[in-house]
Amino acid sequence: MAFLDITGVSKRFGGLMALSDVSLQVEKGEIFGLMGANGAGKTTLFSVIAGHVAPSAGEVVFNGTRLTGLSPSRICRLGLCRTFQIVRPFAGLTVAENLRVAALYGSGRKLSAVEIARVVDAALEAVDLSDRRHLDAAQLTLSGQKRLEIARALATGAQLVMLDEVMAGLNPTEVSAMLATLERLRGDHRLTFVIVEHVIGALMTLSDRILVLDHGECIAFGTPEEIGNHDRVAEVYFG
Ligand SMILES: Nc1ncnc2c1ncn2[C@@H]1O[C@H](COP(=O)(O)OP(=O)(O)OP(=O)(O)O)[C@@H](O)[C@H]1O
Repeated sequence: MAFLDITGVSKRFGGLMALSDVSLQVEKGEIFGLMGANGAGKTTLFSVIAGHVAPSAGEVVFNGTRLTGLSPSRICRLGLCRTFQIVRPFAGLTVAENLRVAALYGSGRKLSAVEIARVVDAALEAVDLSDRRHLDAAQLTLSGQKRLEIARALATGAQLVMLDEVMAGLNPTEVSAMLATLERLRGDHRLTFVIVEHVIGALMTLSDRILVLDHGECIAFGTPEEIGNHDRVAEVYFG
């Protein structure tokens, strides 16, 4: 069975089908891209997987455990964590304190001060924020805040991280640095990613495989090259 196995997931909001019978499998160590225009259903799919939204039909299995019906905190403690499009660090807490909260939340048990410090240090180093650990999180640049979002996911002990537009608003230099960080996290930390990204060049560079949603339906699936040559995708994106 795949690391993350999504079968026939649908989500209805009143008269709107935000997701229609979506299935996908993500393998361990993979970077899986989700593409789609505004309103295609990408964030809704993240919310269903992370337990923030109950699906109308279908099921999600992570690492052999059925997630449907479990709370977001339980899902997080199983090793699956999401970041949000709009970054929301705890302002008034330092970067390191934000990570301490994440470590405690993710473990679900009382950690010793030494254990917490180890988790926090590792997360800071993984995203190159060690030198900003004492800064108020609100004072980080946007790029720094996006990195903190990823570090918070790591500090929970996540094995699979869903990244919602982690490149949005970054300049080209910051995008390149973020690409390198994510590749390193996959390689050195054996993390698995599902990424939603409107910076298409970055999505194409990073992803092993891409699924394209349009109005909640899966319209294409394949390697970045296959998606780049897909007629229906070109039609949806470029008219
Ligand atoms: N809680 C909700 N109640 C009602 N409709 C919703 C809700 N959440 C999302 N929708 C609708 O579901 C559809 C899919 O939204 P979603 O946010 O998943 O799209 P998206 O692909 O993430 O878009 P974007 O790229 O703009 O973030 C949209 O039409 C949206 O308005």
